[in-house]
Amino acid sequence: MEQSMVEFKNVIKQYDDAQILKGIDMALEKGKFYTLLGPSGCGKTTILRIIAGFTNATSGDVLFEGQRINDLPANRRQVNTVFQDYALFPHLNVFDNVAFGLNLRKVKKADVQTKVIEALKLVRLEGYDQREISELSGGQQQRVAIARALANEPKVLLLDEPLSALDMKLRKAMQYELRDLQQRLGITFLFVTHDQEEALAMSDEIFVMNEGRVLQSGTPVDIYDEPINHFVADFIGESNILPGKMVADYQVEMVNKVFECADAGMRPHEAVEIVLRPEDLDIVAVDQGQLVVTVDTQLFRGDYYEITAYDTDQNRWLIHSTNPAKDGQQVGLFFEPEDVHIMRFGESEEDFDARLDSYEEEE
Ligand SMILES: Nc1ncnc2c1ncn2[C@@H]1O[C@H](COP(=O)(O)OP(=O)(O)OP(=O)(O)O)[C@@H](O)[C@H]1O
Repeated sequence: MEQSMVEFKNVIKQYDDAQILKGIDMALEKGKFYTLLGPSGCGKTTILRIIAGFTNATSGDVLFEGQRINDLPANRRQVNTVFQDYALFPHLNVFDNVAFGLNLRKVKKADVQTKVIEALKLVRLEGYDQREISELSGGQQQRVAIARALANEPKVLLLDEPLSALDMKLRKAMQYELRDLQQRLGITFLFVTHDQEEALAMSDEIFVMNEGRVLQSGTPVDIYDEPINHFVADFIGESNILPGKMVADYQVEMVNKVFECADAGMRPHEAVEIVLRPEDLDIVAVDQGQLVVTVDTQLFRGDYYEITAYDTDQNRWLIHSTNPAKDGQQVGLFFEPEDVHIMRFGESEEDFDARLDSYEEEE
């Protein structure tokens, strides 16, 4: 296996009484786009600060290309950070902002010139080098911040919620640009966000965090289709999460009926949670569905109807149906067994991975 660019081994961060990171293990490979995703305060920024060298891990190992860097000063790490508020120098023009780190490192003047122009070109700001920061839009300022980080030719770029100050349209455009930039440069990006859509759209791999732990890591598709627990299912996209009980491998009981499902490896009678995505559900005639539900509300969303309904156990269902329904109407709810996913209470990421591997062996 190729050596990781950055690796965390059981990294713990403690501030006084509070444990902010509770044993983080992660490996970032060269040339991939990674995202740390989780609610405010879960420890995302702390991870970036430890990689950048702005703060130290209380215990555990931080490796960069296989070398332990726990005690390496920030200015000797081949890492740069793009901050949420850009942190540009308002009294310097665009050129001098981008040149800042290079001048600090006493790079030759001619080389500074070439590197700054090159970095501005990467973020599509050629010709802007003599502008004042105050003459730029928010999106352009963010690009200057990215150019400033890239001018130092880091091996890893850390991005701490870099798009959160931008309006929705610009934010979407910058998502494409950042993804494109990462692919052109082929360096490792570690991006922090609490926006799940942004994480799904941009990443090769996502680390879903909560309260100082990584709950699940994987590709956007893996995490969306196979959430490990209630928190991940709820945080990533919209879900229907219902209580249930395993009957046997690939069979689960919910709403007093037995259904086929996508998962095995649990004990019979084990209490589980069942997750079904709204887009995997459809409204059909009462006798053609697996369950009968009563429609509560309906909204037309352009390419689907967003319907809420209740089953006989009073579970609320969110349905993205291609077929319309009427308020108060009894309808059938249709879904395929492969879309019925089971989550085990308190399962660790290792046990979850082992369980998924065991299905693949069976197949
Ligand atoms: N210097 C510090 N001293 C004490 N506690 C701190 C310090 N820095 C951060 N924390 C605490 O650590 C926790 C994690 O903070 P962190 O900034 O890593 O979270 P985050 O996931 O990046 O959140 P956000 O999305 O709000 O930026 C928070 O509860 C924060 O209050």
